[in-house]
Amino acid sequence: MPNQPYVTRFAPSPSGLLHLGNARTALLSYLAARKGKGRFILRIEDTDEARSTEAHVQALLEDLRWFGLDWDEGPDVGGPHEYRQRHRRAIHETWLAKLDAAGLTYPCFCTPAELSLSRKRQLAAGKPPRYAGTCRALDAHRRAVRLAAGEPAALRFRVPAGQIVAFGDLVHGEQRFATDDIGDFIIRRADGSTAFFFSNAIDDALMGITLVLRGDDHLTNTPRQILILQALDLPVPEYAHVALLLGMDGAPLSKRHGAQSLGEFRERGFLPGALRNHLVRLGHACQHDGWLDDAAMCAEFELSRLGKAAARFDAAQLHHWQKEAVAQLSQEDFLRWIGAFLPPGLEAPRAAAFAAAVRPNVEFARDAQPWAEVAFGRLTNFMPDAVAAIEAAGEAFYAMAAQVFARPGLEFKQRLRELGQASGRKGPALFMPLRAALTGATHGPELAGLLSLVPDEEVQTRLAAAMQRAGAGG
Ligand SMILES: Nc1ncnc2c1ncn2[C@@H]1O[C@H](COP(=O)(O)OP(=O)(O)OP(=O)(O)O)[C@@H](O)[C@H]1O
Repeated sequence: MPNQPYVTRFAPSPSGLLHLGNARTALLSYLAARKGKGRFILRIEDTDEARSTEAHVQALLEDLRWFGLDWDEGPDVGGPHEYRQRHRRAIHETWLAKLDAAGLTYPCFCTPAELSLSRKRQLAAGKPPRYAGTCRALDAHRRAVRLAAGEPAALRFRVPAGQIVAFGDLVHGEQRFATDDIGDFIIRRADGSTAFFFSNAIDDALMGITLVLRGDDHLTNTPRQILILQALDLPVPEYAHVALLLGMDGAPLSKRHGAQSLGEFRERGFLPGALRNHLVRLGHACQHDGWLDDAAMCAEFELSRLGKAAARFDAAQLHHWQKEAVAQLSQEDFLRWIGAFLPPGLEAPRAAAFAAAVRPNVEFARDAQPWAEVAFGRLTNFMPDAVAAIEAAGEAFYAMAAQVFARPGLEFKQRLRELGQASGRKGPALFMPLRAALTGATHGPELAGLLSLVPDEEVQTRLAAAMQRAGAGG
C-alpha cells in the first residue's frame, strides 16, 4: 500500500525549553509527513499568556532547526494561516460563537476554590472527579444577571449525555469513551483566552491536519476534541498517541521541570544526527541497526512500528550514536566542526592529514584540542602515566630514538623497527615510551599519522626533553 501523504503538525507551547520527549514526538510527526511526501506544520500554542514567553518561542524555533527538522508552514516560514495561536483569537471567537448559537456552551461562574472542593468531595466518595454541572443548571435570567454584574465566567462545552465517542488510534487501537464519564469542560478561560481542548482541535481542523501524532498524555483529551469537531461539523483527523519519554526519575519529561533540554545536549557538543538516531529508536522499532541518514530514516519510519510502552532516554546509546555521527561527517564538515581548535591558516593537506589521524579519537569537537596541540604546537602537557613511562624507559632509550629520528627520509615503521633493534625492545615496551615522549599521553590517535604533522626539530626537542626527564627521574 502506498504511504499516505499525511499533513501533520508539531504544536508545542512556548512555556519552557524543548526537551528530548518533545523532540522525539516532533521527529516522529515530521517523519510521518515526509514519508508519504505530505506536509509538516509548526504551530505555536501560546494562548496561555502567563506561561508563554517570546524567548521560548525563539529558542524553540532554533532548537528544532538545529535538531534537523524543517516545516512547510510555520510562524517563521509563513503559509496560508497564522501560526501563533494568540493571533488566532478572532478565528477562535467565530467558532466559539457557532457552538454558542447551537446552544452547546454555557458560562461557568464556579471559582477555583469551589471547583477544588467539589473535586475533593467526589474523590472522597470514590468517584472520578469531573465537573459537577453546577452552572449548567442556571436559568437564563440568573446567568444574565451574573454576567451583567461582571462576575468572571469561563465558558464550558455542554457534553451530550449517553453517547460513546469511538476512534481508532494508530498506536493504541480502537478507543471508546462514554460521554457520561466526561464532565462539561472549559473551552474559554475566565480571562478570555481559549483553552487547549478548543483551540488545538479547531486549529488542527482549519489547518487541514489529517494526522495528529502527539504524546499519549493527550489520549484522554481526544474524545473531548472529537465532540467539539463533530458539533461544528469540522473534519476529525486520524490520531497516533505515542508513548512518553521518561526521565531518570521515571516521571515523563516535561518543560515545566526544565529537564534534558535539546539546547543542553547541543551545548554539551552532541551532533543533531546522533540525537535523531537515538530518539527515532525510542518507542519506534527500527529494523535497521545502523546509522540512518535523513532519507533512510524516512524509509525506515512506519506508523505500525510505534510502540505503546513508555521509553527511557539512554545516555550510553546516545554516546554510541554520537560516535557514529562523527564517523558520518564529511571531511569538510569534520574540519569545520573542530575548526575552533585548529591553528588559523592551516594548509588544506595538513588539515586533511590531521582529520584522518584524530577522527577515531574524537567524540566531541573539544576532544581535538589536545591532539591539535600535539600536532601543531609545543608539547607542554604530560599525563602522569606518560611521565611514569618516560622515567621508566630511561635516558639511553631516548638517545637512541633521537638518533633514529634524526636520519632523514625514513618511514615511521622503519624508524620503529630500527629503534626496536637498537634498544632490544618490542611491542608496548617500545611503543609506549615513544608515544609518551612525543604526545604526552600513553594512548591516543595512531602515532604515525600525528607525527607526520610534527616538524623534525620539534620531534628532536621532545625526545631531548624526554631524555632529560628520564635522566632526572631515573
Ligand atoms: N515526555 C514526553 N515524551 C514525549 N512527548 C512528549 C512528552 N511531553 C510532551 N510531549 C509531547 O510534546 C508535544 C508538545 O507538548 P507541550 O508543548 O505541551 O510539551 P510539555 O513538555 O508537556 O510542556 P509543558 O510541561 O509546558 O506542559 C505534545 O505532542 C506532547 O504530547
